[in-house]
Amino acid sequence: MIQVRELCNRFGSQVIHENLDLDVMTGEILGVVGGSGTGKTVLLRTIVGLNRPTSGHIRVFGQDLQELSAGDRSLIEQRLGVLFQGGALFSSLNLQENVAVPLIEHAGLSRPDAEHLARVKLALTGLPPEAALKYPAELSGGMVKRAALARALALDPEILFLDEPTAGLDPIGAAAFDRLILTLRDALGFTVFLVTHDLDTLYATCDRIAVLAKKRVLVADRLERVATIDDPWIQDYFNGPRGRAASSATGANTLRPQE
Ligand SMILES: Nc1ncnc2c1ncn2[C@@H]1O[C@H](COP(=O)(O)OP(=O)(O)OP(=O)(O)O)[C@@H](O)[C@H]1O
Repeated sequence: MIQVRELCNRFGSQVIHENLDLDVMTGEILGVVGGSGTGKTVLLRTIVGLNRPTSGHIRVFGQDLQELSAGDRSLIEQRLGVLFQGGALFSSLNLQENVAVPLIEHAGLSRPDAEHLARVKLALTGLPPEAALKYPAELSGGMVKRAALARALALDPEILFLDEPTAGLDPIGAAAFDRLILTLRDALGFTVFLVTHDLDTLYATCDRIAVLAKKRVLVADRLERVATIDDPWIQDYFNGPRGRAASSATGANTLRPQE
């Protein structure tokens, strides 16, 4: 679905990515982890076309976004759904209007049709019917996430990008959101690119984990294999107290590297 090759991203003298390679496979949930500031969000934004890379190639659905005309790039971008950190909903629009925006702009639906479909999408994410007329400021954090997910799903994306979807949710709300992602992925069959710090989410939902460190993807593999890599950050993260707790909560079996 996504092929990233020799990606470099630099802001002024700050090098974020250097020769970063990554593949995202059809139908998988790929968790992207790494220390704060390692460039997870920049990578997400680069893949969806919101950040122009310094150099390198990104192919989405087999097409290099940099080589496409603006019109063709927009067609590809419409097949991607993005849930931004914080939700990024329009504060002056209610939820059904928020979700209707891409349906009106990109699918050419009339406002009544778009708002009808928006209510269906909101229901899909588990929001009650009365939430459709509420404004973002009137919602709990968990409801904002669900509404933002409904908007990301508006155009039936083939790849869903989630940037820290459970940040700020209480553990029960976060676990419910994890289940929702899994249920929707199984029902709708999309691929998920998931940036997270949440170990419980990683164990509960991800098919593979990509670890960003040293300006590149250090490893991308199944969680039980990643957790055995002899790297200080990986060991602290997966086999520290929180990692062990998340692992035992899901019955996962991570192993420390041979000493
Ligand atoms: N538009 C920009 N201009 C300049 N610097 C930027 C820009 N966007 C991101 N950066 C810098 O790139 C680095 C990586 O940022 P990014 O948000 O991708 O990190 P992250 O791994 O997602 O971090 P966190 O886990 O804390 O969210 C940071 O140092 C950030 O300040």
